Amino acid sequence: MGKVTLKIQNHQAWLSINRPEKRNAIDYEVIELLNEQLDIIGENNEVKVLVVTGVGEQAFCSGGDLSVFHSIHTKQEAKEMLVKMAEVLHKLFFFPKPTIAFLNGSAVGGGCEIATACDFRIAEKNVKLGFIQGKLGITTGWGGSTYLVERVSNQDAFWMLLSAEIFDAKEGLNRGFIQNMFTREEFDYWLMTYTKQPLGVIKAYKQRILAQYNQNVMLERVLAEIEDCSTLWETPEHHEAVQQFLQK
Ligand SMILES: CC[C@@H](C(=O)O)C(=O)SCCNC(=O)CCNC(=O)[C@H](O)C(C)(C)COP(=O)(O)OP(=O)(O)OC[C@H]1O[C@@H](n2cnc3c(N)ncnc32)[C@H](O)[C@@H]1OP(=O)(O)O
Repeated sequence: MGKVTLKIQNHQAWLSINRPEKRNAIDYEVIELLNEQLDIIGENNEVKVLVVTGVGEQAFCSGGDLSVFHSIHTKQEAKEMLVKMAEVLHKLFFFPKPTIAFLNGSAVGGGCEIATACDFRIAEKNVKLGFIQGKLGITTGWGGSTYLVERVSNQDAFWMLLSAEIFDAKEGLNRGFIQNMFTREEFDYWLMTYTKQPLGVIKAYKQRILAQYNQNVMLERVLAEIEDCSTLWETPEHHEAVQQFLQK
């Protein structure tokens, strides 16, 4: 099995990050695979909904793979990595069919960004969530804060981003970040709501939601976010925080 798996069944595409030993952290190969698979799934007329999740019970995704990305030092290098993953999140946000992040475990840093790009975030009961980038001396850099302000109130977005706190699914629910707390069985049942109509109906309603957004404007906002993150990437605060995690 590769670092990303795809299973298509009952009109559902399950796209899973498969690095449980690294808490499903994102490296360059994962970025490439996600990018490729999104194109394939988008064009598959059997698929009515896309579920993004992580393999295992511990993590949805722990964000960027710090054991790989710690070698990025300059602003330009940081930008190149961030732009690649921002492309994946852009595809997710503008995906032609409903997208659901099934949070089967911790979603932190870029993991929360991926979840934010999806239309829905469904969490299992005991998951831990957090836009912890601030504690690493950086901001979101894959488009996460751009999409977050489209998902929750400005006040809740500020709290999640600025506090950089870890919060649980119940708090996520209260802040509008999580739509439902479900077991896997409950989730399977709920998913049927999104697959029982014909594909034409599903895609048409998704377009009504997307019609609120101008793709170029959203891209500009994401590029500004990348600029901030890549500027901060060069700072000693960031490199020290990453070293601390790696030494732990
Ligand atoms: C870089 C892009 C940026 C963005 O644009 O958003 C980011 O994503 S910044 C955020 C980067 N991510 C993190 O800082 C999260 C780091 N991980 C954790 O905080 C925790 O691992 C966890 C996700 C809360 C899970 O905790 P737990 O279940 O207790 O697992 P362990 O901590 O013991 O981890 C097991 C294993 O996995 C390795 N690991 C976990 N996350 C990462 C990661 N992001 N990059 C690389 N490796 C990671 C961890 O080192 C352990 O490895 P071993 O010690 O070899 O078993």
